[in-house]
Amino acid sequence: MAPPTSSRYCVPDLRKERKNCSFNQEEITNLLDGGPEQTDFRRKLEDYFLKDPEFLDPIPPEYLSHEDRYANELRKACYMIRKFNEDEEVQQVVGEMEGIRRLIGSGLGVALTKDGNPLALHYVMFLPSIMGQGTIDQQAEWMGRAWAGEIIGTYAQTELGHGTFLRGLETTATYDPSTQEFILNSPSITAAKWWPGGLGKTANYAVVMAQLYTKDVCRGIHPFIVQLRDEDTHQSMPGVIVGEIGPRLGMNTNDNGFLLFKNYRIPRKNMLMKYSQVLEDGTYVKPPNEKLAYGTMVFVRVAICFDAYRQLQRAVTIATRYAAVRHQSELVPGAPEPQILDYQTQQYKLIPQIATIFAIHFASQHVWDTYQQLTGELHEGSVELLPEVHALSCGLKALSSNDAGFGVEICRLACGGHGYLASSNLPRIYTSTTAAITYEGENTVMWLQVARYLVKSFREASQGQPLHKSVSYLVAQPASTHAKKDLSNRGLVEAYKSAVSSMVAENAGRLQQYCDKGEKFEHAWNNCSVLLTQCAEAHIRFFTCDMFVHNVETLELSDGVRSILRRLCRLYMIYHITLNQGLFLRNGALAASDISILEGELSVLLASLRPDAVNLVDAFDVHDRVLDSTLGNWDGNVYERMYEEAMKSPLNKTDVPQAYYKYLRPLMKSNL
Ligand SMILES: CCCCCCCCCCCCCCCCCC(=O)SCCNC(=O)CCNC(=O)[C@H](O)C(C)(C)COP(=O)(O)OP(=O)(O)OC[C@H]1O[C@@H](n2cnc3c(N)ncnc32)[C@H](O)[C@@H]1OP(=O)(O)O
Ligand SMILES: Cc1cc2nc3c(=O)[nH]c(=O)nc-3n(C[C@H](O)[C@H](O)[C@H](O)COP(=O)(O)OP(=O)(O)OC[C@H]3O[C@@H](n4cnc5c(N)ncnc54)[C@H](O)[C@@H]3O)c2cc1C
Repeated sequence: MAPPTSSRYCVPDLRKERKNCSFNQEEITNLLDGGPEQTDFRRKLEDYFLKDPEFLDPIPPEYLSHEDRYANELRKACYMIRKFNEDEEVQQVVGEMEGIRRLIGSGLGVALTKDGNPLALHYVMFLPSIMGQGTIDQQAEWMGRAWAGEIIGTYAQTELGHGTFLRGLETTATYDPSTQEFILNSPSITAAKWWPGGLGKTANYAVVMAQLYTKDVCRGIHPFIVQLRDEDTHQSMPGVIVGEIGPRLGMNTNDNGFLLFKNYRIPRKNMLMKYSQVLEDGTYVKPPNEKLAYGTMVFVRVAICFDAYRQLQRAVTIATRYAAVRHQSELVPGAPEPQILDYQTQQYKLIPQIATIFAIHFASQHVWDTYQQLTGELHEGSVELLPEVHALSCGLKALSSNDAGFGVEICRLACGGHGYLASSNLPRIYTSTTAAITYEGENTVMWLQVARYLVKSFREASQGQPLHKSVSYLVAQPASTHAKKDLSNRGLVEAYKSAVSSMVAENAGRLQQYCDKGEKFEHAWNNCSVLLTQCAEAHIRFFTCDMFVHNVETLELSDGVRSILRRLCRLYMIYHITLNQGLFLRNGALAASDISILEGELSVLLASLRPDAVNLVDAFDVHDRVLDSTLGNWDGNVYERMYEEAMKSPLNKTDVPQAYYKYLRPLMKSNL
């Protein structure tokens, strides 16, 4: 969408909001897109795809059957890819690979296929698995056909019995040197693969994670490329049982599936062998680090962080514009009803969500850069950065999906009753966002991985060993309870450091005490695990604050943009500090009087940011079609649009529905 111009129509409330913007909106748009060229690229992509009538949904998906919804989204998903592969114009405009990545992983992709793209897993996990886990030869064999869409794959790891505990997976791949094949089996019902997106009816291939057996020894889980359906008839292969798992809370057109194997044979070359290998005679060659088999998950966890804040961007854009258009109650008796955005409580719901978007953006960018560095180093044979990237990607995946999931729900609630309507699009944004709390590693489990890293790093620090960058602050930093506190942004980051390092020290100590009393480490760990997850969350919150402050202070920005980002950054920190004040009070990182000052400042910040709330969400530059909401369009024409959408209900096709004659009338007239 082009930047808003004063000549474009919008309702008077929004016109008023847009009159005095204190900062350069395009600069913010470019910052979040990754530069002006990227903004240009995104707008071209949006323009090109959204003007195509094939992507319109004449009937809202809610009125379609389960089967028709799937068929409709599959139609659009395939059309999208065909457009890429066949249309020279689009390839010139956006470039093939980068364009597809942008399409699937962006708001645009979400707008084109509304309730889950059946091809998403093909691009998000199947292709990255081949790239990340396959040898050069395997990439040459599979990538071309997969990119062209000749074969469609998914990532089949989770089973009915185990999603989290990967070492517990039951599917087996047993090597038979006499035929140089692996034999795949699902030894029980709990071994059935369960959940993979696109597995039900769309994919004809999958990367299957299975326990590898060679020479009668189990070597742990490894990735295999497995053909599931005939390439011509799409019938499932003999020995493969595959289907869809049924309706979900959301993402209902992703055809999440189940899969079982009965003595199903695949060639040796189908094991992805970049890191571990099985030689012709069955000899197993170990990887440099056995967790490299989990590499695709690390990549997707980082991608999810970006997706999380983009979902929140949609929700907060809808809710903020609506809050500027909606008038309710009286602030002053007898005065006109104010915009609900003028209520401080409403600002407290929405403006911290706006700040969160920047916080997650800067932190995700850092984790992505570190991930890229790791990828480069892996090529050189070094796994040194792996634990740092694993902990950061687990932690930020958990924090971003949690914050975005709850943030979207706050936005939905902030729209009152109308936020409950499907046509607001907030329910669908919520169900897609909240799914990320579970998939790609359930968040509690992710926090526990971070905690494991924190405790280990703390112990290493105590022994004088050097630490990775993100945890280097764990080297003890006792807070002075008497000194006057520095409450600047930097000062608050220091307070965070001090509070979190004390918390980690205390709980590492608690863990040790349990062990000293004779408890086995694993039981001691379980006894401390609530507190350990809290340490992990506090550590990652500190990390996002640190990244936010660092970027606001070091990026090249105009004065207006720096000023608004500084205030958002401050609001973000104060919001979380006041919500978790016990953490800061108990080690003396902040005093009660400091918290009181910060609480006062929170009100001042909300009032100072209120006039730019709509301008900020406008700067996110989310296309109306990507918002797909009766409440959030740029023009603010909320009520007419809601009425129009209601008219699309099939129940409104006739004045009196058939069900009246069948059920209601006999009841109502039964006494006649
Ligand atoms: C191309 C387009 C891109 C566009 C993107 C667009 C994005 C939008 C996305 C929307 C689309 C929808 C997609 C939906 C995708 C969902 C797919 C799935 O859920 S798939 C299914 C997802 N499923 C899950 O995520 C399952 C979650 N579960 C797990 O990952 C594992 O079971 C575990 C990590 C919890 C434990 O593993 P376990 O083997 O028991 O290990 P221990 O605990 O015993 O720790 C031993 C040591 O290993 C270490 N270490 C561990 N992992 C790693 C690692 N990765 N690395 C390095 N190290 C690692 C650990 O730190 C420890 O170190 P130390 O302390 O000894 O030094
Ligand atoms: C929409 C969606 C899409 C998905 N797509 C795919 C896909 O494409 N491919 C695929 O392979 N999988 C997919 N999954 C599966 C997903 O990755 C798993 O559901 C997820 O990893 C969680 O595993 P689980 O379901 O076994 O939960 P469980 O591990 O059974 O979790 C249940 C509860 O137990 C707790 N718990 C479990 N272990 C521990 C522990 N060690 N310590 C403390 N608490 C613990 C959890 O915190 C949680 O509260 C998808 C799931 C969803 C919802």
